[in-house]
Amino acid sequence: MIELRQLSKSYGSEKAVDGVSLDVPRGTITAIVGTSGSGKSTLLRLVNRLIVPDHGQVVIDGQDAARLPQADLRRRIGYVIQDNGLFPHWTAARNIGTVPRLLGWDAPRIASRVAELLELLQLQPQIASRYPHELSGGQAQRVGVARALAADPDVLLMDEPFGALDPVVRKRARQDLRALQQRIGTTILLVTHDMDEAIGLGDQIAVMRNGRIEQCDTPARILADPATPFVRDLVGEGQRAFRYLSIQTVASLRESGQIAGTALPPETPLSTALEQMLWTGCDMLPIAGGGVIRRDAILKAAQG
Ligand SMILES: Nc1ncnc2c1ncn2[C@@H]1O[C@H](COP(=O)(O)OP(=O)(O)OP(=O)(O)O)[C@@H](O)[C@H]1O
Repeated sequence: MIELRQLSKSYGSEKAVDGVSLDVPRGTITAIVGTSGSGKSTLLRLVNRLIVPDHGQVVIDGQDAARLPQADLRRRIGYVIQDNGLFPHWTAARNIGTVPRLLGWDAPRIASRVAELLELLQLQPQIASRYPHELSGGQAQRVGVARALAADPDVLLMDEPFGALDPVVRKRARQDLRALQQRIGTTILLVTHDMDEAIGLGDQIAVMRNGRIEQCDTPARILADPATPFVRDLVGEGQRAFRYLSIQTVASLRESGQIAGTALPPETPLSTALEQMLWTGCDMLPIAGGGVIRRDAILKAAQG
């Protein structure tokens, strides 16, 4: 668990981060969204003490981060930045081994950790000896994540980690991150300016504006009940209904009944079910395990 308590940081007269408090529960993903200049990156750097706050505290599992030795912080907090920040003259393996080397691990231990991480991130072993310019955008991004995970941190900070990827690779990278996080259970604090990314990845979303958090809530609540006009604008009034349907599953609107056809898995998003109904012209589809989903019920949920 990470607790941010009344964190503030000013540059001259400008408050980049202004009294931010936020709880990031262990093993969850918190997405920080907001417009450019709202203080997202500064907030992330306050967490790993790349920047020292003017006021406030970061508490990691009950310990004040300000009192932790640098080496401890490096081990416990991984950091991934846009464009992955790989060292261009180092191979992927050497990049991944950066933190373990700083921590003084011996060579065989580093090599075995690098091999383990390449496998975890689904990278071929031959990637190890390549230089960053010899990697695709998606591979470089995964090497960046592997490097951040090298010392098995409790917390992963990610600043626009998919910013440099094209939309197709980006979508895949997002899904991979979700799966990876579920597997290893790391606590992730992720900055993005992409609301779809925040909705798709976040267990909770913190919306920042002018250095402050305007709302911190689950994606469903941010969509259903934006706390301020700014949050409402950011979510995009016109897209709210569709986004809402994309995070609710057919299981949530299951009704009793029977109908022939290929059953939808219960975790199918309502948006997918609706698309299928509109495409095929039917008004009801079966759900695997029993019951049906009705078009009217989906449309009613979208309006609500
Ligand atoms: N080192 C610095 N010196 C002076 N001002 C800074 C510094 N770092 C950030 N700022 C200012 O603090 C504010 C917040 O910046 P920050 O980079 O945290 O915003 P952001 O939300 O991450 O923006 P973006 O999405 O564009 O990256 C901005 O107005 C920025 O100009």
